[in-house]
Amino acid sequence: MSYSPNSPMLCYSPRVTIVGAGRVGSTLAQRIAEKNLADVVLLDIIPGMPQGLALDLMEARGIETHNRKIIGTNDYADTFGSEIVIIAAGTPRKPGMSRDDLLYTNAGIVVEATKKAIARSPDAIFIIITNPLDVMTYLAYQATSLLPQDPSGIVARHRIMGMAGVLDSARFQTFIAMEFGVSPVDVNAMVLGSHGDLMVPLPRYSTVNGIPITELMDAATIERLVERTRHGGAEIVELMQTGGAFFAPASATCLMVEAILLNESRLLPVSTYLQGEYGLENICLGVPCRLGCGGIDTVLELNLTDVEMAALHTSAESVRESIERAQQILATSYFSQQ
Ligand SMILES: NC(=O)c1ccc[n+]([C@@H]2O[C@H](COP(=O)([O-])OP(=O)(O)OC[C@H]3O[C@@H](n4cnc5c(N)ncnc54)[C@H](O)[C@@H]3O)[C@@H](O)[C@H]2O)c1
Ligand SMILES: O=C(O)C[C@H](O)C(=O)O
Repeated sequence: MSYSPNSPMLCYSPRVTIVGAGRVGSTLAQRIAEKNLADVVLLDIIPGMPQGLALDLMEARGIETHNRKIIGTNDYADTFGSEIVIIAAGTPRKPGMSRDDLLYTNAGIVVEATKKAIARSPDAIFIIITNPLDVMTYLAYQATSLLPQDPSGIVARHRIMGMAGVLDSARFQTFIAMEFGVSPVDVNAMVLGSHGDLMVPLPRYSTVNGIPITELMDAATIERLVERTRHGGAEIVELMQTGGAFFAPASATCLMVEAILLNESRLLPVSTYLQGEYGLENICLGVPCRLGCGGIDTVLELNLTDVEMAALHTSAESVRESIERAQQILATSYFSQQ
């Protein structure tokens, strides 16, 4: 069979770039390719490492029955024309550290990666994974110049988002399912706010087959599950001792990628730039968003109680302080000269 130059091009393949081919990045590459969602470009600074991972994933294709291309590279030129760019580059925390302890190492990495990636893929939708998540999502906005000087001005916020709420909600879902003895598939859970100890799990909006957990469990049990969710990342870091979670984070990001590439209109908690919603502006924070082929098309404002709203604002305050620290770090670092 030969290609005729007069045939219509019906064979378009979307392309997803993942910057950072470590544990999260490489697992995500596997998920995207093996779900047959897109071709994947895996980029890392370590010479040979993304190339080796890509070849390994390519050699699994016949067994996994797909024909997606996986390219490993150290060169941003290879990422050109990506529909989605995912930033998973940077250091994970060690036991005893908070995610904010990663500010110093990861701020410059995320800014540099975002600038280099958007130069090759000017229309891409960005999903940030690197921690501290909400701060890094904000810095990515700034790095793309999509963030206007006037915080209430028109902003292309649909194109940059952070992954955390899907993961935190999946953890809450898991703990509810384990406690109640049902499949996690029957549980819907909702976690808003920052990806940190001040995240805001919402029991009122978490259900077992439509039944709010507040009708199924006592307050002390719910509080125990909420606390475990808040420390879900740290629990794994303490157990593994050598880095953080990566299977569930890769699954959570893949769900977002799928929602975008397949235009699924999924309602998911996503870190986005707020412009007055929930009484907050000029900050990135996790709230329910509708995700489709253009990225975020709607930010949903829930009718929160005073207690829930206060918790969301406390969470936002901690992110705001970390954004200020990140700005100081960047202003005095090598990256300010780039
Ligand atoms: N948002 C979330 O829910 C969530 C979940 C899991 C992990 N994370 C974060 O994601 C990040 C990655 O985690 P991991 O477990 O994959 O770490 P990892 O150490 O396994 O991988 C990080 C990779 O980034 C690469 N890297 C470093 N600087 C780079 C640069 N300038 N350009 C390109 N690549 C670069 C490293 O070489 C390494 O391969 C960490 O910050 C972690 O805390 C966030
Ligand atoms: O906890 C971490 O440091 C990694 C990630 O943010 C997670 O929640 O698993």
